[in-house]
Amino acid sequence: MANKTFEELFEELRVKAATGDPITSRTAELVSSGVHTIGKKVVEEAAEVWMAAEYEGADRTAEEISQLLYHLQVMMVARGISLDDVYAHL
Ligand SMILES: N=c1c2ncn([C@@H]3O[C@H](COP(=O)(O)OP(=O)(O)OP(=O)(O)O)[C@@H](O)[C@H]3O)c2ncn1[C@@H]1O[C@H](COP(=O)(O)O)[C@@H](O)[C@H]1O
Repeated sequence: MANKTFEELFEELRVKAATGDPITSRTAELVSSGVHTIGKKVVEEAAEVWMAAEYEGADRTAEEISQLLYHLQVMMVARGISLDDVYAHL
Protein backbone atom coordinates (compact mmCIF):
# COMPACT_ATOMS: atom_id res chain seq x y z
CA MET A 1 0.00 0.00 0.00
CA ALA A 2 1.36 3.37 -1.00
CA ASN A 3 1.89 6.21 1.43
CA LYS A 4 1.54 8.62 -1.47
CA THR A 5 1.79 8.68 -5.23
CA PHE A 6 4.59 10.20 -7.28
CA GLU A 7 2.32 13.13 -8.16
CA GLU A 8 1.24 13.69 -4.54
CA LEU A 9 4.86 13.73 -3.35
CA PHE A 10 5.81 16.23 -6.05
CA GLU A 11 3.06 18.64 -5.00
CA GLU A 12 4.13 18.29 -1.35
CA LEU A 13 7.75 19.05 -2.28
CA ARG A 14 6.77 22.12 -4.33
CA VAL A 15 5.01 23.54 -1.27
CA LYS A 16 7.88 22.59 1.08
CA ALA A 17 10.42 24.26 -1.20
CA ALA A 18 8.36 27.45 -1.32
CA THR A 19 7.30 27.69 2.30
CA GLY A 20 9.22 25.09 4.33
CA ASP A 21 11.81 25.81 7.02
CA PRO A 22 15.27 24.37 6.18
CA ILE A 23 15.62 23.46 9.87
CA THR A 24 12.66 21.10 9.83
CA SER A 25 12.17 20.29 6.13
CA ARG A 26 14.81 18.20 4.33
CA THR A 27 13.37 19.43 1.04
CA ALA A 28 13.69 23.11 1.94
CA GLU A 29 17.23 22.42 3.21
CA LEU A 30 18.27 20.69 -0.02
CA VAL A 31 16.69 23.32 -2.29
CA SER A 32 18.41 26.12 -0.37
CA SER A 33 21.71 24.21 -0.68
CA GLY A 34 21.38 24.25 -4.46
CA VAL A 35 21.68 22.08 -7.55
CA HIS A 36 25.28 21.00 -6.85
CA THR A 37 24.35 19.46 -3.49
CA ILE A 38 21.17 17.91 -4.87
CA GLY A 39 23.08 16.49 -7.83
CA LYS A 40 25.52 14.72 -5.53
CA LYS A 41 22.59 13.17 -3.65
CA VAL A 42 21.03 12.00 -6.94
CA VAL A 43 24.27 10.24 -7.90
CA GLU A 44 24.70 8.77 -4.39
CA GLU A 45 21.15 7.41 -4.35
CA ALA A 46 21.50 6.01 -7.88
CA ALA A 47 24.58 4.07 -6.75
CA GLU A 48 22.66 2.77 -3.73
CA VAL A 49 19.90 1.54 -6.05
CA TRP A 50 22.50 -0.29 -8.14
CA MET A 51 24.14 -1.91 -5.10
CA ALA A 52 20.82 -2.91 -3.56
CA ALA A 53 19.65 -4.44 -6.83
CA GLU A 54 22.83 -6.50 -7.11
CA TYR A 55 23.34 -7.55 -3.49
CA GLU A 56 20.17 -6.92 -1.45
CA GLY A 57 16.54 -7.97 -1.69
CA ALA A 58 13.63 -6.47 -3.56
CA ASP A 59 12.37 -4.58 -0.47
CA ARG A 60 15.71 -2.83 0.11
CA THR A 61 15.94 -2.05 -3.60
CA ALA A 62 12.45 -0.56 -3.60
CA GLU A 63 13.40 1.60 -0.60
CA GLU A 64 16.50 2.89 -2.37
CA ILE A 65 14.46 3.58 -5.52
CA SER A 66 12.01 5.64 -3.44
CA GLN A 67 14.94 7.73 -2.15
CA LEU A 68 16.26 8.23 -5.67
CA LEU A 69 12.83 9.32 -6.89
CA TYR A 70 12.57 11.75 -3.96
CA HIS A 71 15.91 13.35 -4.81
CA LEU A 72 15.04 13.55 -8.52
CA GLN A 73 11.85 15.37 -7.56
CA VAL A 74 13.84 17.75 -5.35
CA MET A 75 16.08 18.47 -8.36
CA MET A 76 13.00 19.15 -10.50
CA VAL A 77 11.62 21.58 -7.92
CA ALA A 78 15.00 23.31 -7.56
CA ARG A 79 15.22 23.82 -11.35
CA GLY A 80 11.53 24.74 -11.79
CA ILE A 81 10.83 21.63 -13.87
CA SER A 82 7.22 20.37 -13.79
CA LEU A 83 5.93 16.81 -14.03
CA ASP A 84 4.53 17.64 -17.48
CA ASP A 85 7.99 18.85 -18.57
CA VAL A 86 9.33 15.37 -17.79
CA TYR A 87 6.30 13.40 -18.99
CA ALA A 88 6.63 15.12 -22.37
CA HIS A 89 9.79 13.07 -22.89
CA LEU A 90 8.37 9.69 -21.83
N1 LIG B 1 10.34 10.80 0.65
C1 LIG B 1 11.17 11.47 1.29
C2 LIG B 1 12.57 11.13 1.36
N2 LIG B 1 13.27 10.10 0.84
C3 LIG B 1 14.53 10.30 1.24
N3 LIG B 1 14.64 11.41 2.00
C4 LIG B 1 15.86 11.97 2.62
O1 LIG B 1 16.96 11.25 2.11
C5 LIG B 1 17.70 10.68 3.19
C6 LIG B 1 18.16 9.33 2.73
O2 LIG B 1 19.38 9.51 2.21
P1 LIG B 1 20.64 8.92 2.98
O3 LIG B 1 20.41 7.47 3.26
O4 LIG B 1 21.81 9.29 2.15
O5 LIG B 1 20.56 9.71 4.36
P2 LIG B 1 21.67 10.56 5.03
O6 LIG B 1 22.95 9.81 4.93
O7 LIG B 1 21.18 10.90 6.39
O8 LIG B 1 21.75 11.87 4.11
P3 LIG B 1 22.82 13.04 4.21
O9 LIG B 1 22.26 14.06 5.18
O10 LIG B 1 24.11 12.46 4.66
O11 LIG B 1 22.89 13.63 2.82
C7 LIG B 1 16.73 10.58 4.34
O12 LIG B 1 17.38 10.65 5.58
C8 LIG B 1 15.86 11.81 4.12
O13 LIG B 1 16.55 12.94 4.66
C9 LIG B 1 13.45 11.95 2.09
N4 LIG B 1 13.03 13.08 2.72
C10 LIG B 1 11.72 13.39 2.64
N5 LIG B 1 10.80 12.62 1.98
C11 LIG B 1 9.37 13.00 1.96
O14 LIG B 1 9.28 14.34 1.48
C12 LIG B 1 8.20 15.00 2.10
C13 LIG B 1 8.69 16.33 2.66
O15 LIG B 1 9.68 16.09 3.61
P4 LIG B 1 10.38 17.32 4.38
O16 LIG B 1 10.85 18.26 3.34
O17 LIG B 1 11.51 16.71 5.19
O18 LIG B 1 9.33 17.91 5.26
C14 LIG B 1 7.65 14.07 3.19
O19 LIG B 1 6.49 13.44 2.66
C15 LIG B 1 8.76 13.03 3.35
O20 LIG B 1 8.25 11.78 3.69
